[in-house]
Amino acid sequence: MLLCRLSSVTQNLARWRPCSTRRGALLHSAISFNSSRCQNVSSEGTVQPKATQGPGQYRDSVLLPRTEFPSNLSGQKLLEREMEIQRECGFAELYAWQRDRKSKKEYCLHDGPPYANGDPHVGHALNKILKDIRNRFEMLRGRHIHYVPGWDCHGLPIELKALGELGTSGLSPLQVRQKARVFAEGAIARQRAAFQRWGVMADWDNCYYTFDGSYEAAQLKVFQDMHSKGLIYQDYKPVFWSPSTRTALAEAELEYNPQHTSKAIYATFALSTVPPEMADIAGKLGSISVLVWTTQPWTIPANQAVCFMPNAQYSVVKRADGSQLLLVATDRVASLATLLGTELESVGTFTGAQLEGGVCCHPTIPGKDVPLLPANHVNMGKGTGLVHTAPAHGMEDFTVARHSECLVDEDGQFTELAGPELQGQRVMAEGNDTVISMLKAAGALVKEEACVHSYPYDWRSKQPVLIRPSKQWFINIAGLKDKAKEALAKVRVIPESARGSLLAHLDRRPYWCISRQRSWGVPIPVFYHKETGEPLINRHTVSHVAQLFSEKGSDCWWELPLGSLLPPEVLQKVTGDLTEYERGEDVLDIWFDSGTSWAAVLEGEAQADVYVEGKDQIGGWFQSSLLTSVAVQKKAPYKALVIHDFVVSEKGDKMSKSLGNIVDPDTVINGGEDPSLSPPYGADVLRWWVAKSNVFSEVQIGPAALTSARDNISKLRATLKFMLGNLRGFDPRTQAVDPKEMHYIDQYLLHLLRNYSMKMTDAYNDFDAGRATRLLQGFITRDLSSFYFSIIKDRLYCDPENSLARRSCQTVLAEVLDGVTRSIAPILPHLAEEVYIHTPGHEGGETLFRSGWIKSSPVWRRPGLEEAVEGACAIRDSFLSSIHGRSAAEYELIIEIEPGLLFELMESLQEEPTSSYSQLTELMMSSRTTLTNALPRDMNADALISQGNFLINLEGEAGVSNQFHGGPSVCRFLVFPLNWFPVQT
Ligand SMILES: Nc1ncnc2c1ncn2[C@@H]1O[C@H](COP(=O)(O)OP(=O)(O)OP(=O)(O)O)[C@@H](O)[C@H]1O
Repeated sequence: MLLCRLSSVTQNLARWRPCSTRRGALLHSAISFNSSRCQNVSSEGTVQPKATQGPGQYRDSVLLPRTEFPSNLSGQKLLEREMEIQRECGFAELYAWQRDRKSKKEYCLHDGPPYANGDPHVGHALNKILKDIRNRFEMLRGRHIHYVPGWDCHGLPIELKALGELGTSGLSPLQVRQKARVFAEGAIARQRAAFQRWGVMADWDNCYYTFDGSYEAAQLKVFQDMHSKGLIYQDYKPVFWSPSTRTALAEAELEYNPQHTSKAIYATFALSTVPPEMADIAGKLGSISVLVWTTQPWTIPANQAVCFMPNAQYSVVKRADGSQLLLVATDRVASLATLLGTELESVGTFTGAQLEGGVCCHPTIPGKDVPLLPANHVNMGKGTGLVHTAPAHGMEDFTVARHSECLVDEDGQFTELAGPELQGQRVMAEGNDTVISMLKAAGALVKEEACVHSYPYDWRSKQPVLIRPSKQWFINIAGLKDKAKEALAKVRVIPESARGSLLAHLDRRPYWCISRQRSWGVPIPVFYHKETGEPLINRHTVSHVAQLFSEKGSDCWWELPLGSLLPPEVLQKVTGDLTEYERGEDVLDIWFDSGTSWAAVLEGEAQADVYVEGKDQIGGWFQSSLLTSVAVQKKAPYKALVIHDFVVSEKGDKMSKSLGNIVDPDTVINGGEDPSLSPPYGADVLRWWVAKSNVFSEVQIGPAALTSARDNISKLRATLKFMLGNLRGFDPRTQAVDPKEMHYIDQYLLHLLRNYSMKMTDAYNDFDAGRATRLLQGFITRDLSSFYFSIIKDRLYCDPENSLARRSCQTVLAEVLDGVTRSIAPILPHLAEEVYIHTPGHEGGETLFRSGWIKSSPVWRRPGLEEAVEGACAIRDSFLSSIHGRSAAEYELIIEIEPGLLFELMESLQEEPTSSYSQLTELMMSSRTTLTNALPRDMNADALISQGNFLINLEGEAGVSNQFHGGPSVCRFLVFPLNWFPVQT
């Protein structure tokens, strides 16, 4: 295989003949100029000759780089330039342009609608820019992008913000809605302007809004479909309820606070009817009490049962002082003994099934019987293994006993039904304490302790929620779960580790409560019989309402008389008076609004290539979209999910509009009040920060990250400027050199460029913009600045303008400039277009984004050449380090390689034994290089400056060794001062 590569190298060698004669002559006189060859490009991207005879001495004889492209832009100039580029390069029209062009393939990234409740923060910037990077990449590759940005416009938080101090008092639903709409429109306008400024490509005049009539109509069609399949139904059952906002909440609207502290209690329920198997013990030792544990003592008055696990083991235990006989799970005895500070002697053991038939007395409600019931949700990991069951306040409890009399009102206070002692007390505050006192008074309180545990809070009010029963509309998730899991199995999840959380969220929800008792939302299209409360809803009513919404918007639900809201088919059938009916007052959960966006926004098959959102959507939009789509179209609405982590505040909390702990992207871009503390960075720095961040773990933003992003871009600018400067006067359309005619080093660079392009494409494909930035930096630092640019300057500056050697190099520079610019364009669109404006070889008025992705050619691939150059580079690096930073041009170099493959490869870079202008000399940067496989005998060893020995492994790595090792690729170099002529050639 290596021989094959070698033959391709030597074949090319035969075709190429060095043509530089002038360079050889110039080389010795321009030593100080050459001394810059081993340095990187200066930050300005230019090289100034260090002529000892005075400045300008060589300026006329050398072709120095020149370009109008500014090396650095900062402050107001930078901001103006970005805005100018957005205008001149048609950022606003790009989306429409690409939709109109011919393209076979579409790429659909469906935008999750941000909430229209405030100004955007850098978390949103991260989300929107990540999406834009992908869209721009796909667009450059020729795909039609379908990306319609949207906004989530309804919901309580907007309603509350819009009403402010006013509250709802005295306002009609239409007045509330009017205020909420104005508020949402303001937030949308500000968010849209910000997204445009970040350079996000979209048709900003055609976005989707969940408060648009047409959107609402599409949503009602999904509602109708699910209702007709029996997946949406009305019921009276426990739901999460937020007393602070007086509404039902869905799982997706909860935030779990892991530091919530509850007053947990252990309480006894005395057995009034002892299970038959236990009668003996009770007869001999006295009355037995069932011990329960709860973190919510306020639910004790609503207790209806105590549950046991049928196949677990239970023990009757006696306290050391003989005061009590307690029934607990056998597994829990030891830890309970420690907790209660007493020995617990087992006096009898039973299976759970043997507890059946037992009945207890309610500890605070005299005369109330509490049966012992079997259940599967009993947790043996904590508590007593016997579960206090209050069906009104627990979803699992409700499945055991569907009793749902509610003792707690919408404000979270005990009602009259709870009895005079408790009535009017807040269950999460003084009501809880009163219940504990009542238990104490009844002799039923065994222990009280503080318990820190995870507890659900209202995502907006940040107050704890409770579970209470109410009449609501639900989606039957149990009926969808299996299909949803099947659909999810076909979805690519990035990162794959998030799949478990997606599945866990599906499992966690038995049902989804979709009705809200507010005004700012899409009305649930149901009419009720005033007397019986019977709902009137069918295919005709919902379609008719949907039609009205699409024509007039959903305000018409409140504006139109019932006779207009009901369709003719139904009106004809309504027996009796229409006034017997009333319209429903509930609106749909906003997660149902946004969860049906696939139906309102996606075209054709209504399945997007990808959804890209933050990890909060694992339990939110990703779920609601999946469930509604699976219900209606039996598939997920996305082929892939990309789930990024959060930008967090300095304290490590999620940055959030509602928490107000945000960094404003506007300040990042335009600068803050004190420019010395927060200078204007421009949009590309913000975008680079996003790309560079590891978005799959928590991300922070601060001066260090932004300064580093700015410095990265400055370095990139310098590299681009160097290339632009050296392309002055070069027209690739007429002056480009065929790769086969090029210098080997140039061919090698094309080979590297091809590898780079392919890796960049893969990185973007994998949604790994961070990898793309690292590849770019590696390429410009290692392959360009430190290597290629450092060796080509002689050719560029000293060879005749139109020489093959110089044109060969310029051809490569043009390709590299083009490749690098296109490769960074998805991340830095402003910079990419700016470079394109200065790049020679295309018509004025053309823009980079309208001219495609990197065009690398398969003929650039030269693995054999890679071996030769890398072998030579290993020698060069060692030579350069041996001269301790002095100019390589002050030295002559002898390279001795024993006959074999490595020698043949080196020969391909230098035909003559000794040369001042060979490609090997160019690479070594020495003034002259001799390649030999046997050192001359008459060598003047006194002049030797340094030497080194190598063992080069052509299969891969080049290792340097001080010892002369045996093996196939042994080589040695010797360094002599300039003008040392011992070698007879
Ligand atoms: N701090 C953050 N870091 C990263 N992404 C975020 C952050 N906050 C929100 N997002 C993402 O931005 C997108 C739009 O968010 P949306 O406006 O709905 O957020 P939100 O949670 O309602 O806003 P906020 O948290 O600011 O009140 C979603 O994909 C969401 O995951």
